Amino acid sequence: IKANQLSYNYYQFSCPKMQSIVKSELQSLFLTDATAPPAFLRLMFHDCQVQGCDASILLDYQNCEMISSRNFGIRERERINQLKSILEEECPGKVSCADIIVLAATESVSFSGGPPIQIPFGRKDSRTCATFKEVEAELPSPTITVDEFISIFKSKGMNIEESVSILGAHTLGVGHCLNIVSRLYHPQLGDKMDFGFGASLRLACPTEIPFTNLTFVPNDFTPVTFDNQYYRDIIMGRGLFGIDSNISADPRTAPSVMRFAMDRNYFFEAFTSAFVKLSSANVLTDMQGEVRKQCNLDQMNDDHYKSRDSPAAASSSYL
Ligand code: HEM
Ligand SMILES: [Ca+2]
Ligand SMILES: [Ca+2]
Repeated sequence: IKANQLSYNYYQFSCPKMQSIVKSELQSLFLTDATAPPAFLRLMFHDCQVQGCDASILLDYQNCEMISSRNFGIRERERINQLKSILEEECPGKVSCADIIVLAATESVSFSGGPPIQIPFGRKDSRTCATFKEVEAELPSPTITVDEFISIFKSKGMNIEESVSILGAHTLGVGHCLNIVSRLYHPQLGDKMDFGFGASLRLACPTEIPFTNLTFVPNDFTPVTFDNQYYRDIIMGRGLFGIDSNISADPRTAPSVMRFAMDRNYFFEAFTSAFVKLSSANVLTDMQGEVRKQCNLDQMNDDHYKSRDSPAAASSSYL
């Protein structure tokens, strides 16, 4: 059990400019690349969901987390590295990669029109990544049930309303055909999809086995705007993934979906609260982790290639 000792003024003296530096770097990136904000938001989820927010997803060793197909489409890992090198010049050895990932996600939300989320800092970076099996067990597949969905986020301290709000992250970005063809060509019993929407998806993803891994469709009608359109869409049977569709039908989650669809600010408040819980659950603090010099390498092996199974990794494991 890890005590939670994050704090809102963690970098006040050690790196007072860290927030403004990250913000200004990202602003210029976002102006030229509309796909970056959704990428950072999903990167945060996929880091925090596996071993907590500890930048484990950035480690580049053999057998690390990116080998799982659940991480298909994850981008901008290298960009966190770049932000880190800028911060190393400003305040060497102070800012963790884990905190940069979470901060980049909040900047992505506010830049896209979402709420300005204040988060506490002080996460440390992990010394190891999770195994393939752990990643596959922790990262939800698009076909999970509403029961599984509720229990995943309950374990982060969220109630049902907050859980429904965090899936509102699907107001941004895209999904690849790869992740929707099984729903398109082998729909589950009771999975309701708008007829015209289904037809347009089958047009975009015409074969059960996609020709390429590159074809994608938007997550909602306004994929570069952080708004409550996602909830309006799923009510109309226009949710991309099975779980998107199912939360609009299940009696436990449908009331929150309705409320968020009607009241954008109410969604923003719930999302903010859920985001802070997701990004603070089960994190490493103080001596439980380290501050890496480069985000893709842990300190002990900064210039050695290693996997978790090597002796060096085993001896530095915090588990
Ligand atoms: C039950 C939970 C979830 C499932 C099953 C799920 C599943 C998926 C899938 C399959 C994709 C498409 C990936 C692709 O094909 O490229 C996706 C995209 C995305 N997800 Fe989730 N997701 C979940 C929760 C979340 C949460 C909690 C967040 C953030 C807080 C999030 C943020 C995103 C974003 C922003 C994208 C778009 C990424 C991009 O455009 O590059 N998701 N999700
Ligand atoms: Ca992690
Ligand atoms: Ca949207």
